[in-house]
Amino acid sequence: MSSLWRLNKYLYKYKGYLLLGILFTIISNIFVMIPAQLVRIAIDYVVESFSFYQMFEQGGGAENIRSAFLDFIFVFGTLILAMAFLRGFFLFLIRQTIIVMSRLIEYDLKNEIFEHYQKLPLSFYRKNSTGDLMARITEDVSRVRMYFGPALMYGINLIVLFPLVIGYMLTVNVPLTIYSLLPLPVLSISIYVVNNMINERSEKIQRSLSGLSTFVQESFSGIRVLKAFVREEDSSQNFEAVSEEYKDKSISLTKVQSLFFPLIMGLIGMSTIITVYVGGNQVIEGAIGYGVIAEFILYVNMLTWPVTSLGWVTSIIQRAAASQTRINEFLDEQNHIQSEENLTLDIEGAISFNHLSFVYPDSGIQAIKDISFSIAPGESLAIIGTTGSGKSTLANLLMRMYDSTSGDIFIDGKNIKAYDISHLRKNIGYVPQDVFLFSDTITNNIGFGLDEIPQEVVEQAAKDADVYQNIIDFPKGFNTKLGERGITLSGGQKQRVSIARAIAKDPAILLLDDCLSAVDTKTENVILNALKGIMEGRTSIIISHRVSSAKLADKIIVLDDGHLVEEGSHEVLMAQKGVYAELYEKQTSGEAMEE
Ligand SMILES: Nc1ncnc2c1ncn2[C@@H]1O[C@H](COP(=O)(O)OP(=O)(O)OP(=O)(O)O)[C@@H](O)[C@H]1O
Repeated sequence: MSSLWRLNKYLYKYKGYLLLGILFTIISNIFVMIPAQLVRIAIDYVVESFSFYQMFEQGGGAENIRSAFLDFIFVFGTLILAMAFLRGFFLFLIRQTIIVMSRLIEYDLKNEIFEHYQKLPLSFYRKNSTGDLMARITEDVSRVRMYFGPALMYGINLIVLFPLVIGYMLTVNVPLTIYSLLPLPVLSISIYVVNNMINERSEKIQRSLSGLSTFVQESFSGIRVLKAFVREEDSSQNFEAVSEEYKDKSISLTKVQSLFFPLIMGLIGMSTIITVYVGGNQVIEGAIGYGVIAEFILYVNMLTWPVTSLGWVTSIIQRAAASQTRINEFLDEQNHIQSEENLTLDIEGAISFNHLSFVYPDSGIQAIKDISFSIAPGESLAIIGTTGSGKSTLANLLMRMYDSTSGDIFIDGKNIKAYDISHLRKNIGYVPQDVFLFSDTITNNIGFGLDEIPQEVVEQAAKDADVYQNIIDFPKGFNTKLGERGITLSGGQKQRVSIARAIAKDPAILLLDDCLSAVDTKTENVILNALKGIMEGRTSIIISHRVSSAKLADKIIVLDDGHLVEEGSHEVLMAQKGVYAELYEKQTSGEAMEE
């Protein structure tokens, strides 16, 4: 429950809606109370006038009484109708305030969570699955909205209506009030229990439905493999099995749902019978008029829905509190990667790593072990090493996706921790190992790092990344959409678009993380030669496990299991006949064999 306190700021923000909602609830309930009293007065009047009528029927003058009686009934009928209209109008206004408020809070909360997600470091995304992140911003927020919307609306109604109706009933007749309200607590508790059963089963259905859709999605996206291996029949059988599970769960939910209305009806019926019985006895004793029975039946009916909603509201609040606890867990996550001085100096590109070590916090793997080296502005450096030697980790540290465990990185003589993080990242053109392009046009993908996207910059970047010709060969050229509903680029084309995206922002430092692995060595050479012009005048770091990418670099460092084992130019390292020379021999002779 306490998790929901955090959201009070939103209630404060939308206090206007809330206060109006409360006011409208009070007014609408007054229009519920008055008709019941009108019914009592009308019935008592009817009973009285009927006895008068019988008296006058024998003595004459009955006609006058009859017409006065009809006029009276007509006025009462009209009044009751008018009250019903007014109540309807205020019910409309309650929804226009409280439910609208809940939608506004839902919108704000989603934005708050998304904004917070964006601020969190890469390690957060490693720890939590995408499905979990999505569930908290969608399903959990929806449950919290139910608390601000229906739960609050019925809750306020309950708080207003109960004292109003029960207080009034007690002033009319205490024993009748107690007897007629007896079944209501049972109703509330039963609804709570049934509702929890419904929620539990609905959640199971939800899980089974997501299993079903994952299965269907995978079958269709893997349809080529499915057909090629002639597994259609097998796949249909599996679908039937998953589908059957869904069906069984749905039927079990229907069973519980079927209990819901008979239960309400039964308990209301019980209240009515008790009211008629106890009230009837009192009428016989002459303690009350007939009208009171009718009035009390109306009150009991009036209280039924709020009492029913009490069980429902309690379970909504419980679910909302559980959801908010999950949301708070993420909102409380802090990003420890902060800038110390927010420097936004122009960056020239001198980089030095000073006794750098790094242990991944989640896995405890020491990926970098006491590494020191430096690059002059405008120089190019190749980082070579086998799989898992720590190359990408160095890139992550330079981008401040993680902070080193010990040792420092300096850019232009200043510790990278001093730079404003956005400024630092804007100055690095990063080409990640796993290419990721958005489902958008090629122009927007290449211009992704720019606030404004000049077409000539995009085209020049495409030329420099040697993908221009491919793009203009598409019917829609640079406006070609990529992704699910668009065109699928080949692996090599994707990598080149990704390179174009990095160079389009004209960065001081270019960081290519093994991005040429999907292309053959020939294309790799073509791209690297095209990049030569781009690399001139800016510091470039080329990470690769292939020596062919390293040849062009001014300087090469070789990593092995997190250690820097060799450093120098291609010629120097070849002459050393160490790890690099061995790797070179192995890779070039491998290529010769392939040919
Ligand atoms: N996010 C992470 N959390 C925990 N451990 C990681 C993480 N990323 C990498 N590692 C580990 O750190 C070590 C170095 O990984 P890194 O990705 O830097 O290697 P790499 O040299 O780039 O390899 P490759 O050429 O295969 O990309 C590996 O042992 C890897 O398992």
